Amino acid sequence: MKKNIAILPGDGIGPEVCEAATKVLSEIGKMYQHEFEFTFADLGGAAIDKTGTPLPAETLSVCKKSDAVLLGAVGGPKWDTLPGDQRPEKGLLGLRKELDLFANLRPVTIYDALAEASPLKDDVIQGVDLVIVRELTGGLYFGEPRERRGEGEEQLAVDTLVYSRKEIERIVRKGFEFAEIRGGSLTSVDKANVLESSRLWREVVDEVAKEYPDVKYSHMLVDNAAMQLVRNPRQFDVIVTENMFGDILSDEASMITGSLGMLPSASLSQDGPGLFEPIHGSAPDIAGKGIANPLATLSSVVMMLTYAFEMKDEANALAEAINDVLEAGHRTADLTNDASNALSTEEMTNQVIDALAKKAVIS
Ligand SMILES: NC(=O)C1=CN([C@@H]2O[C@H](COP(=O)(O)OP(=O)(O)OC[C@H]3O[C@@H](n4cnc5c(N)ncnc54)[C@H](O)[C@@H]3O)[C@@H](O)[C@H]2O)C=CC1
Ligand SMILES: CC(C)CC(=O)C(=O)O
Ligand SMILES: [Mg+2]
Repeated sequence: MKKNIAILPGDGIGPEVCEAATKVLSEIGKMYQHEFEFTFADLGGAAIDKTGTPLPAETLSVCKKSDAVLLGAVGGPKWDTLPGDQRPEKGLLGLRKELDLFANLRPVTIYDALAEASPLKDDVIQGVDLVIVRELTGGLYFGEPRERRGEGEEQLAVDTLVYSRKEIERIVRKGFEFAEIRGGSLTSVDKANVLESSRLWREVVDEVAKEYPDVKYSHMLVDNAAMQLVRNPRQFDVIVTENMFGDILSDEASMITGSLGMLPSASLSQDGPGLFEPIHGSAPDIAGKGIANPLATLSSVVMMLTYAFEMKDEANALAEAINDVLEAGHRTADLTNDASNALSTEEMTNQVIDALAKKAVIS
C-alpha cells in the first residue's frame, strides 16, 4: 500500500522523536511491502523562524493532501516573548482547527515492565487500561474574545470558554462509541458545579447516553477526577472531557505509566487525515541531547497504523516490539534512576527496530 505521511518535526525534541518515527515507519514499510512517502513541513517555532508564521499555508496544504500527519512538538523559550497569537503553539491549535480534529484519543497503557518507573504503587497501577477522549477544537483554547484590556493597575486579561451543543454532542458520542466498542464504561469529567459550559456538557451527556443503553456512565467533577486518577486509576475506562481538562488530566495520567514520554495520541476528524503526536511538548530542558524517550511517538505511529491505515498486523507488531524492548530492560533516562545505563533516543529506536525484525523472522 502507498501512503503519504506529512511529517511536522516542530521544535525542541520534536525533530528527534520524529526521526525515530520515520526510521521505524521505513522499516515497517520494508517488512510489509508498503510505500510510506514522507513530506516534511514546518510548524511552530521552526516555521516562525523560516516564514514568520507558525502555520504556513504550505504546511496546511501538505497536511490536507496527506493520508496522515505525524507531529513532534512545538514551542520553546526562544519564542516565549512573542504575543499569544504569534506563538508556536498557535500553529498547532490552528492546524487542529483547520483539519477539524475534534476528537483526541489519549490511551493510558500500562507496561508490566515499567511498574518500577511509576510513582504509584504496583497494586494501584496493575490492570489500568483507560483512554482519555479529549475535545480538541473548542473551549478555552479557542474562545473569543481573548485579549488584554486597560493599562497598569487596571489591566485585564480575558479568555473565553465557549462550547456549542453540537461540539459537545460529537465528542460525547465518540466517548460513548469507544466505551461501547471496549465493552466498558464512560466517565464524563466536567466542572458543572461552577461552569455554565459544563452544565450544558452534562445535559448533553445525559441525552446522548440514551442512544447507548449498554454503556454504564457517570459524571465526575474535574478536581475529584484529578485525585481519583492517582488514588485508583483502575476505576476508569473511557474518560470524555473538554479541551483544557483533557490536556491537564492526560499529562497527569501519563505518570501512571511511568513517564510523560510514554503517552501517544491520535487526533481525528469526521473524515480528513488524522494527526498523530506524542502528548508531551518540546522538552527544551533535554532538547539537542539525544536522550528523549521516542516511545510516545512510536506508540503514536501504532495509532496511525491502526486508525489512519487500518494496518492491524503492522500496528500489533510495533506495539509488541515496544513491549519487548521494555521487557528486555531497555530504558531511556526518563524511565530509570540508573542514568549510566540509560539508552539514547537513537539506541532505543534501534532496539525497537531490532525487536520488529525478530518478529518478521519468526512470523
Ligand atoms: N503538543 C505540543 O506541541 C506541546 C507543546 N508544548 C510546549 O512545549 C514547551 C515545553 O513545555 P513543558 O511545559 O516543559 O512540557 P514538556 O512536555 O515539553 O516537558 C515536561 C517535562 O517532561 C519531560 N519530557 C517531555 N517529553 C519527554 C520525552 N519524550 N522523553 C523524556 N522526557 C520528556 C521534559 O524534559 C520536561 O522535564 C512549551 O513551549 C509548551 O508550550 C507543551 C505541550 C504539548
Ligand atoms: C498547544 C497545547 C494546547 C498543546 C498541549 O499541551 C496538548 O495538546 O497537550
Ligand atoms: Mg498538553
